[in-house]
Amino acid sequence: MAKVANQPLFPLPFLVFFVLSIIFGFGITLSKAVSQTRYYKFEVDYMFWSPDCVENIVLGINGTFPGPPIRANVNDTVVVEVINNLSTEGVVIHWHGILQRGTPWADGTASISQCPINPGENFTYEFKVDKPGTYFYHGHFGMQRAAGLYGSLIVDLEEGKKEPFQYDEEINLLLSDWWHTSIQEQEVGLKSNPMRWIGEPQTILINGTGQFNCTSLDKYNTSSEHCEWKDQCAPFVLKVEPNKTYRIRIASTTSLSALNFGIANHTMLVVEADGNYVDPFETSDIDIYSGESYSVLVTTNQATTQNYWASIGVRGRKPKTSPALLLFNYLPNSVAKLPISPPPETPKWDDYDRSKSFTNRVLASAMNTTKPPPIFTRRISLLNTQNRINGKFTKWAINNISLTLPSTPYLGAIKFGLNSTFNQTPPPETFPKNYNIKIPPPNPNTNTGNGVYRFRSGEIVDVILQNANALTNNTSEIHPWHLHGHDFWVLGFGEGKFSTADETKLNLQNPPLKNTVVIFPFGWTAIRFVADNPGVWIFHCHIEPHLDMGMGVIFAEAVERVREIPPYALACGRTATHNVVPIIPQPKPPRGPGPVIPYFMLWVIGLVIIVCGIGLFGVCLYRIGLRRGYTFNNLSWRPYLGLSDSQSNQIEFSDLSRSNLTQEESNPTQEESNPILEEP
Ligand SMILES: O=C1O[C@H]([C@@H](O)CO)C(O)=C1O
Repeated sequence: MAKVANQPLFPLPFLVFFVLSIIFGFGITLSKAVSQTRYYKFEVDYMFWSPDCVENIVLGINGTFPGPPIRANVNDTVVVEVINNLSTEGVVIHWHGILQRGTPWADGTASISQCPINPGENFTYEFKVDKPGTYFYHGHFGMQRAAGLYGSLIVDLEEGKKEPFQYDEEINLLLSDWWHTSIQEQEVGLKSNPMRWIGEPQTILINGTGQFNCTSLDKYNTSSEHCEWKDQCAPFVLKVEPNKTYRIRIASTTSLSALNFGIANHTMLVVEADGNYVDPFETSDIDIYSGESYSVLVTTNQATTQNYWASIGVRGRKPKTSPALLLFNYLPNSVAKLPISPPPETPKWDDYDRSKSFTNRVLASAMNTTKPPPIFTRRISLLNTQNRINGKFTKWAINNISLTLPSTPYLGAIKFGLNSTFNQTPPPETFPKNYNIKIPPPNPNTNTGNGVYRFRSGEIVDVILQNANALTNNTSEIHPWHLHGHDFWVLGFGEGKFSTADETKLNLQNPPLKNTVVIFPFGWTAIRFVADNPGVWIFHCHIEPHLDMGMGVIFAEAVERVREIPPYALACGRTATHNVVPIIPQPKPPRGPGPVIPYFMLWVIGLVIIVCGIGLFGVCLYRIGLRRGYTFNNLSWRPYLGLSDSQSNQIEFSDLSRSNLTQEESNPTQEESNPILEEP
């Protein structure tokens, strides 16, 4: 006879299962509980504003400029309902640097991922943020970014996780450039014959504020005659405490300018670029091109009785814009205490060797385990040239095609096979081997087009971006190229035309992952990415007027794998008539911040149900077994099932098999019989 008292309270398999399900269930519960849905409502409209103390109209969101910052944690879902309050323009918003895995329709690119949102209508973007980093959002229709449609987007690590570097506080700088001419006027100029170039910006803005025509020290002097500033253009002050380390996040949404940022007397440690950790390196200043972002760590270890200047100046184009100055204000010093050391000087605009040496120092962090695949399966060489159409209009072309976007967005068009909506002939994969990049295009005439490069899922794509001479002799410009839907490895930069000899110089060991990369004048840049994100993605020069003039290409990637596209993203062009779902803009009801408690409760309830279900199933099996005459050993939990101790003691066998029972055991007497064994 087995001694019930000696038996474990729960049989081992049950115990193991129970513990595992608790751990598993709570793991899932907690991960769900901490990831939230961040809900935003953006009402977009033009408004009067004085970003640089000169009143103008800007594209604002919810009555502010720049738009409200978005902040979320890794794995959160961001939901932004965009309401277009403009009277005469459509609008879209692109989430720069967010990969949009599984939501290519939410990339916010007019004519590519969706139809522009009509005046008076709305569209809800919903996407997951799966990578920590410094990002921003901006308009991606016409030149609306240059009109001020942008804001910052920061993704923090999951709660409780720590960055691989330490800092005490954080400062967030969103840099942009500002013109006094409207984007409508700029665009008409670009389309005119002869073209009227937009020229250099009037002012550099820091978080949407700047001071036009107000140089250096004057701007902090409130009594100065030429620098009368109001709230909207108050000089930017970085308030810091001595002996602390600050993470300064810097993102550039400039329309044109390449910028340089430095703080007098302080060095910076670069730790992040475009949402990826880099091998930390020290520098006195950073170059930042449109579309890029960096995080630098700065320690306030200088004389505490002083304030210091920080400055942001233009590089890469002959500057006509004064550098933006900001005060690095060591608390508790007054802002009125002007620094004794001069502002950092922006390096010479055309000192490209210096620019290259900075860019070449940006390398992947040793922690970064995602190395590029060692070989590519497809290589595309993209030559950019400045050209004319019909001998008149100035455009930019890639492999002799200047991109003009179709009226039907590619994503829907390709998914539904609406082939008449864009050129079916793919653009050339390369350019003539004998093209001389050192002289203006011998035949400047080019064509417009809207064909796409199609990629199969999993292709390993190399792109060689090849720069060349523009229309004017001895002129080649800087172009920062931005890819949507991907980070890519920057394999290298080089001078002149890319050749097979350059292959060996490519860095496959620790290339940085970026979403934006520069091509230097008369040079090339090589990148690699894996086509593993179904969707249609634009790859383009992030200089707003250059994209407007055709400097971009379209990558269509395994579009057959794209699942649902919200009908309202398809409400224009031929997708509108193809679409069988009636298109009525239906905003999703506001969901508010993430329902942490309900999620948690849901999972707890789910877990309890599963455990009870499995327990009941076990009991059923047990009862069926007993009815069929099977017996079980070590059932110390039988009392919990309503069996008396004596009953428990009766069932005490060494084997589960009925055949092993003795005659007596298999035919118990009436008195000894277990009532629950009796057939009704
Ligand atoms: O696209 C551009 O056009 C002008 C110039 O090349 C012609 O005016 C310029 O500086 C650009 O970047």
